[in-house]
Amino acid sequence: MLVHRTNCNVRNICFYYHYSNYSDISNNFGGYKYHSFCFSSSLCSSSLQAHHAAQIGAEGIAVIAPSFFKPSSADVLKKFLQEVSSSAPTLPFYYYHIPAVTGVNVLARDVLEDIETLIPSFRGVKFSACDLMDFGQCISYSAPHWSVLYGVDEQLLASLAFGANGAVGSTYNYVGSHVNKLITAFEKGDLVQARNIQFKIQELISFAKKLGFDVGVNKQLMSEVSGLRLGPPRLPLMLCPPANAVSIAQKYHSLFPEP
Ligand SMILES: CC(=O)N[C@@H]([C@@H](O)[C@H](O)[C@H](O)CO)[C@@H](O)CC(=O)C(=O)O
Repeated sequence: MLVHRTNCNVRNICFYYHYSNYSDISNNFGGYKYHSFCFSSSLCSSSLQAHHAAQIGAEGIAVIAPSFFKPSSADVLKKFLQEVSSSAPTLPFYYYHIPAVTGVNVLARDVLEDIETLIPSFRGVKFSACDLMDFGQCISYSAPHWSVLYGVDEQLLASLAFGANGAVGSTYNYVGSHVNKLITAFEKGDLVQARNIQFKIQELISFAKKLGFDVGVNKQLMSEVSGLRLGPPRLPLMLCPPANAVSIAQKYHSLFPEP
């Protein structure tokens, strides 16, 4: 789920994950147009997905680095991204930087260098990594028509201080309304309130991590918190023991009680 700041160019989002466990909930969030996130290990499948996204009216695409045969440098990764973008040249293009998942540890800032000469449709980055120096350098290099979105939910506040234009994160599927309050507090200069919300989110995530938190568990939490029946995650993601999901949901409710 995406939360955004007022100056963010990205407005609507829903997940379209090739591999994953979210795609079957997209209809439940009717009204959102979606960005297509290409999660693939090959050029061929990423390009096909980009083309498909363009055909079915996606508003943009975000592409991760290939993770089976990994690019050896930022320049090689840029050539890969350029090739994928050429399958959907008119769609706004976002580089999805998530090294912990792809295993591709190039600096995002190096990927951005002169990227619009290769990808004229380039519109920003989803930055899902803890390296705030690299993030800051992406912000400082970014063009006004780009969006630099942050994806480590437990340290969003730090990214706002660097100038993040918005955020995309798995936990925002259930803490999103609180995160919007965090962003509003930050924008008003109320750091006490912003930190208070961020610390609660950190407490929730660290509690959940001790019980085996992953994207599959996240989906269970979405079900628990929303009351929507979202079904199980897809392999290789697994359901966590139901008692753990209930316990994390209880923690959520204790940290964020209904008014
Ligand atoms: C590595 C990872 O899964 N990062 C998440 C975060 O939302 C993460 O779950 C959260 O910060 C808790 O650590 C997102 O940035 C990425 C994500 O949800 C996804 O692409 O499925």
